[in-house]
Amino acid sequence: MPPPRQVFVAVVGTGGVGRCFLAQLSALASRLSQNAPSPIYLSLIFLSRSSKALYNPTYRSLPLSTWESDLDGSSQQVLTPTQIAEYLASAPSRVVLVDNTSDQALADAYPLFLRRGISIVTPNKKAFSGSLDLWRAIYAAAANGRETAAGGSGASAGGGSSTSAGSTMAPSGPAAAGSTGFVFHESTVGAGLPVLSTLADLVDTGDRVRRIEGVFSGTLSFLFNGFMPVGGGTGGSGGSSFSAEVKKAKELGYTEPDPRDDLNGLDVARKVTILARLAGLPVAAPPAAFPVQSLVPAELEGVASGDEFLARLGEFDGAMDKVRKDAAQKGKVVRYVGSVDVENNELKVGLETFDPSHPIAALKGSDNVIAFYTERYGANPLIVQGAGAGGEVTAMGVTGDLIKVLRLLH
Ligand SMILES: NC(=O)C1=CN([C@@H]2O[C@H](COP(=O)(O)OP(=O)(O)OC[C@H]3O[C@@H](n4cnc5c(N)ncnc54)[C@H](OP(=O)(O)O)[C@@H]3O)[C@@H](O)[C@H]2O)C=CC1
Ligand SMILES: N[C@@H](CC=O)C(=O)O
Ligand code: NA
Repeated sequence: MPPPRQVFVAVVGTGGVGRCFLAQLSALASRLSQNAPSPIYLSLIFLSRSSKALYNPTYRSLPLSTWESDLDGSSQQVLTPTQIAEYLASAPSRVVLVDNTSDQALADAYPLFLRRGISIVTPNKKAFSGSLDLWRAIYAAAANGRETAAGGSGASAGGGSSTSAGSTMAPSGPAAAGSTGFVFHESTVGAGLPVLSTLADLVDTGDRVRRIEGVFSGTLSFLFNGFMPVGGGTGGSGGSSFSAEVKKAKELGYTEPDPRDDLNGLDVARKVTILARLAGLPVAAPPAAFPVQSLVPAELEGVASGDEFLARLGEFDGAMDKVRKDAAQKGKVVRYVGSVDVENNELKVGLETFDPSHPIAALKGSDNVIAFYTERYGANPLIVQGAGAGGEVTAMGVTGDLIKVLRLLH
């Protein structure tokens, strides 16, 4: 019988996504431990949120059933990303770091983690949509990171010879040494929907991606589906107020920690940047790199907190009412969309109007829809659609990525 295999898991962030991930991890650990004839033992050895941390010098497994009270009661020092890397790199088995935060400092440390042999799975968009240098450093360090046009190989955008960094194909470069970490971030676009894996498959199998377009924000989809539902009438007063929909989206766990990051278009801009880079375009960080339409009233851009922003948003409902009314008078609805024109190297993010019969107008809830126009698929794009935000569906993408890493490690 083969020897039992152990993999250590470190989790940072226990918010909406983090807590769902921990529940999914618990179920996965239990299933894998019964995996006859070769069980895998997943052990949680590090858990933290912004003000609390749990770990121990002997890498003893932390109980998943009592993580919340254990973490609340902990008086251990919160570690910096460098200290976390140091702690995890000395562990006696392979380690997967699960970053369920939107923290930039942790994202900046991904190359360090990967070089120290620690794999990363994450829904955090910061590492993949910020500076191109960070993107390149991550994929240069990762065991499954291969050269992309965005990484500097010079392959033509969308061309058959470019490769995708989201791929799970045989590693090259540092991968060959087998001691660097793997990186997966499916939930950075479309939450758990298979968006990055689909793009990777298209590119890796030699298709030519021409254009990617759709609705990429669960929050903005939910907002406009409720604020301006199809059938709302030509007066455009069929839905509830804009600020009320934003508050609901926050309560449902769809928004970023600060909802301004959704309403200013930056979250969508980050997602289209990630798709563009994986399709081979060396796109610089938004919003400087391409036009991004913000829905945040100028007066609220600088308020101190997301809570204050939400409390005052209702004062500005009139502006969005006008947008709704203008569209309704033309028999249209408004939706917030994004696109990557791979062939012409053009990215766009903002409001557009649609006929009520258009599939984008008919979306429900927090649904995303992502259409891949490629050489093989011709005029009828490959479409991925479903919930694009929420703790459970986002955690599902993270857990799926963890399973991919486990397959690669063993
Ligand atoms: N919610 C969704 O539908 C989706 C979310 N995502 C991404 O998932 C990530 C998490 O989102 P979500 O769970 O909704 O966010 P939350 O705000 O609910 O949770 C964030 C968590 O990260 C912790 N945290 C923040 N900074 C640090 C830090 N420096 N060190 C340690 N912990 C930190 C917070 O700590 P504390 O609890 O102490 O405040 C909190 O536990 C984000 O990157 C988001 O963009 C991606 C797709 C969909
Ligand atoms: N705030 C984001 C969460 C997922 O990325 C969204 O609403 O889409
Ligand atoms: Na996804």
